[in-house]
Amino acid sequence: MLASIKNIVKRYGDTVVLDNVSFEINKGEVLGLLGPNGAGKTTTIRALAGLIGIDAGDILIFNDKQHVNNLNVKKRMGLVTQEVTVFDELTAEENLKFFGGLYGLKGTELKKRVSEALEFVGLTEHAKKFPKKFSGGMSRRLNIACALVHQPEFIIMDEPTVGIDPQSRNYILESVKRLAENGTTVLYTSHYMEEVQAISTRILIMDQGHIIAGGTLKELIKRIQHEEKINITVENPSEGLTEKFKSIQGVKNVIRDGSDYIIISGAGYGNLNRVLSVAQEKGGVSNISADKPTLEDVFLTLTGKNLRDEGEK
Ligand SMILES: Nc1ncnc2c1ncn2[C@@H]1O[C@H](COP(=O)(O)OP(=O)(O)OP(=O)(O)O)[C@@H](O)[C@H]1O
Repeated sequence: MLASIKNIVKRYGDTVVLDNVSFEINKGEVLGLLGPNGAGKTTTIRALAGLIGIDAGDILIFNDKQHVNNLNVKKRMGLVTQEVTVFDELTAEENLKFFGGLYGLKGTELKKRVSEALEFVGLTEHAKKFPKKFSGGMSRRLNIACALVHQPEFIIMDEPTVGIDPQSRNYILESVKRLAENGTTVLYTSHYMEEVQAISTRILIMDQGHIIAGGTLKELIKRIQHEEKINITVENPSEGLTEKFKSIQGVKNVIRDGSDYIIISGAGYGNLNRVLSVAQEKGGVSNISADKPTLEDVFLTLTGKNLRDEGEK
C-alpha cells in the first residue's frame, strides 16, 4: 500500500468540508477521485500533499505520517494543481530547470530529466518558447511536466484537463496511462465521468465531504445494475410533481431539470406505468423512456445530482 487515509476531518469555520474521509491508495494504481464541484476533492488532495493541516484523522504516505511541509514525503510525490503554476517569464525548459532545481537536481542529471519531461508531454520542440505563447492545453502539459521532472513515485493530478482542447486532453490521459505503465501511482481527480472511466483502475466517488462509493468500474455499475431509470419530459409540470414521483413505491431518487425528470427506482418495481399516469395527471407527457444505468447513473443514484456542471455537454 502506498497511502492510507483514515477518518480525516477538515473544517473551515463551522463548515465541515471533509467528514471522516477514509481510503487507501495501492501502489501502481490509477485511482480516480470523482465528484462534483465543491465535493472536497481539492481539499483532500491538499491534505494529502501536506499543503494544509487536518483537524482529525491520519494520513500515512510511504509509511510516513503526513503533515504540513513533510519534506521526506514531498520529495517523493508530484502535484499537478488545477491552476497552471508555471512562470511566464521563463521558457518551458527554464521552468523545468527551476522546478527540478527545487528538488535538488543539478548538472547533467537535471538536463537529462528536463529533456525527458519535455518529451513526455510532447513539448520538446517548444522548449525555448515562453508559456504565454502557449495554448491552454500546452500550458497544462508544461504544468504536468514541472510536477514530473523529479520522477516522483506518486503523482496527484487535480482536474488537469478542465477547459482544454480535446487533443491536449487525450494527450494528458495517454500520459497518465504511460506513467502507470512505468510504475508510478496516480491519484486523478475529475468531474468528467468518461476520463475517470477511461484511465482509472479503481474509482472513488465523493460528494459533500464524504466518500460515498468505491470500487472498479465493473463493481460500481453492478451496484445499481438492476435498478430502473425512467426519463420523462412533462409539458406543464405542476407544483409538487417531484414529491408525487417520490411518493411512488420503490422510487429512490427524482432529479428535475426544468421539464425533464429522471426517476430512479429499485429493482423489480416496474414503475413505468405509475410514473406515466402521475405525469399525465399532473401536467401531460411529451416524452418518456427507460434505460439501463451507466456509471453516470451510479453517481445520480447515490447523490441525486447530475455530475456535470450547468452548461457542459
Ligand atoms: N480555504 C477555504 N475556506 C473556506 N471554504 C473552503 C476553502 N477551501 C474549500 N472550501 C470549501 O470546501 C468545499 C470543498 O471544496 P473543494 O475545493 O475541496 O471541492 P472540489 O471537489 O475540489 O471542487 P472543485 O472541483 O470546484 O475544486 C467547498 O464548499 C468550498 O467552498
